[in-house]
Amino acid sequence: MSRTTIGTVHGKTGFNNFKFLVEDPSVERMEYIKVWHESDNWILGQVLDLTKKNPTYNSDRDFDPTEEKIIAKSSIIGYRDDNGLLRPPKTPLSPGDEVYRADDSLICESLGIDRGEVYIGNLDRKDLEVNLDANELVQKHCSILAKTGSGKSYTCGVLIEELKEENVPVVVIDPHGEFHSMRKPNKSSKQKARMDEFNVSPKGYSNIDIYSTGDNLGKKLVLDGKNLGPRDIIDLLPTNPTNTQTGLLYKAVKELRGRRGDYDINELIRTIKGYDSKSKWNLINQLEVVADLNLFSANPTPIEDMVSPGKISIINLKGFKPDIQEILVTRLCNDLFMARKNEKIPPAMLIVEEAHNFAPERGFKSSASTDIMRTIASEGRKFGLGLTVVSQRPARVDKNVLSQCNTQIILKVTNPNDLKAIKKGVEGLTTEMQDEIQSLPTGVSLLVSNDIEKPVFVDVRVRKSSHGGEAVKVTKNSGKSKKKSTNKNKNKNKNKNKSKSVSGSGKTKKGTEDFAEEGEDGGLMDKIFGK
Ligand SMILES: Nc1ncnc2c1ncn2[C@@H]1O[C@H](COP(=O)(O)OP(=O)(O)OP(=O)(O)O)[C@@H](O)[C@H]1O
Repeated sequence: MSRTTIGTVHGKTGFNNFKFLVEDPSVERMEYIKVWHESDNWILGQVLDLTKKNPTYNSDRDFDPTEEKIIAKSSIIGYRDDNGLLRPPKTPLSPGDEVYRADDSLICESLGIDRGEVYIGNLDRKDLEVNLDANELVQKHCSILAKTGSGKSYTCGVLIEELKEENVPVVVIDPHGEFHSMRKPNKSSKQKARMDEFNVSPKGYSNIDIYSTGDNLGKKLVLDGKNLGPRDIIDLLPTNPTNTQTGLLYKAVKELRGRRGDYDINELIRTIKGYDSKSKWNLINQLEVVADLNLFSANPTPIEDMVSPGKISIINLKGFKPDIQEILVTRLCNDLFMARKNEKIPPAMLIVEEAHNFAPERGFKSSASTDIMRTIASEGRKFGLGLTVVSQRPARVDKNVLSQCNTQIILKVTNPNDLKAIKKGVEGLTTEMQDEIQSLPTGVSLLVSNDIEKPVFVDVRVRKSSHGGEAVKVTKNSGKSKKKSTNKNKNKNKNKNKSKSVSGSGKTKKGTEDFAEEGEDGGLMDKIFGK
């Protein structure tokens, strides 16, 4: 138990915040602290901000350095009452109360970070495991949000490894073909060196199937094209049909259903061809585009084969045009949802990478898959179909979907609009935490979950299996020569910027505010050439 004081409570105190005069200069921002309260015992708090002042400092720089004071602004997290509930103290702390570093047991007990089996990582700068409850995670959905290169796919890989070890079936919508590498153990020497820190060891996973519609990329994915309803068909069409065309579609489906046999898209096309309408040709053309994709068949890949305990099914969309990716995701997610609703498959987790493309926020893009994503987000929990959305553009993900994610794993985010979206969607996020999100190192996340009482910073554990999302190296420059040229470039850029502001008005024309942080390239050029 920590017995050395690190400061004393100072000034006005309240039920949520207090300040203390720091006596130990090694106190850090976001560090957990405790204060003894006469009726409620130990109260857990967290340092939110630190400021220094020296009243003897003057403009002649004649001052007494020993008079420097450090003030810590802290939040009150609270104490566990007799019923195990986390509560704020019944009366405020008193000025002069002594502040100590919080013990690990008090942190674990107060925050509730060790209640589950899904090991995400360690409390930042602490040797304390943060575990989430697998049921809660699957039932109440999850989001992983971060700017590009900050560790989204890596963290997603950690989540998949943990779910797999709990035997939860996982289906991953993988637009970049990153996740097949999980079959191999993590061989990165840098990451291996950190494995002891997290008590994990390299491991490659079996029972992973890659599904694709390509010829040589694992198992073939064929979707059920039998007896599609008019709404399903409209979702699949490259463009929205006119009212007349919609009418023709309904008429044809009704007619085919009346014949009481199975029908497919080709039969639908033949039926519509028989109608006397000029509008039919454009509709037929669109239906033929869908039929030519060869994504549908009367013998589809059985959903039951894709979803079984401990199985990971990776839907590799690499190489497909965005509209075809949407068609695939729409049908597959519909089939998954219906199969789970009818209890044909066990409870499972559906992970959607690049979710801003499959469930885009209104005004940015429209996608046929948005409706089913919303349905899974709002109804999936009733049926045991969990959803994890992963995105580098939180502001562009449908709010209805994001707001249903009770676990949020937020890595570094700097775009002002994305920060705004996160702020709106996350309860209990302090201004200081928002500042912190902008400067998080790769792999450190802010974790918000129903399981945990307050948002916590987590050092995401290293992967057991190999990470497939490494950035492609463009040059073979040694670090030394690169550094030299970077410095040169820095000076060059400095001069460039100077001359710009002299010759111009000093205003730089920005695109929409959305691109204030990352260019249209999603930060690719920064990634390649450095900031
Ligand atoms: N928790 C971690 N521990 C160790 N290394 C990590 C961790 N998280 C990320 N990294 C490293 O950071 C790199 C970038 O991570 P990742 O590929 O997950 O980024 P991303 O946000 O998915 O990027 P993109 O948007 O470009 O796909 C990885 O190659 C990995 O080596």
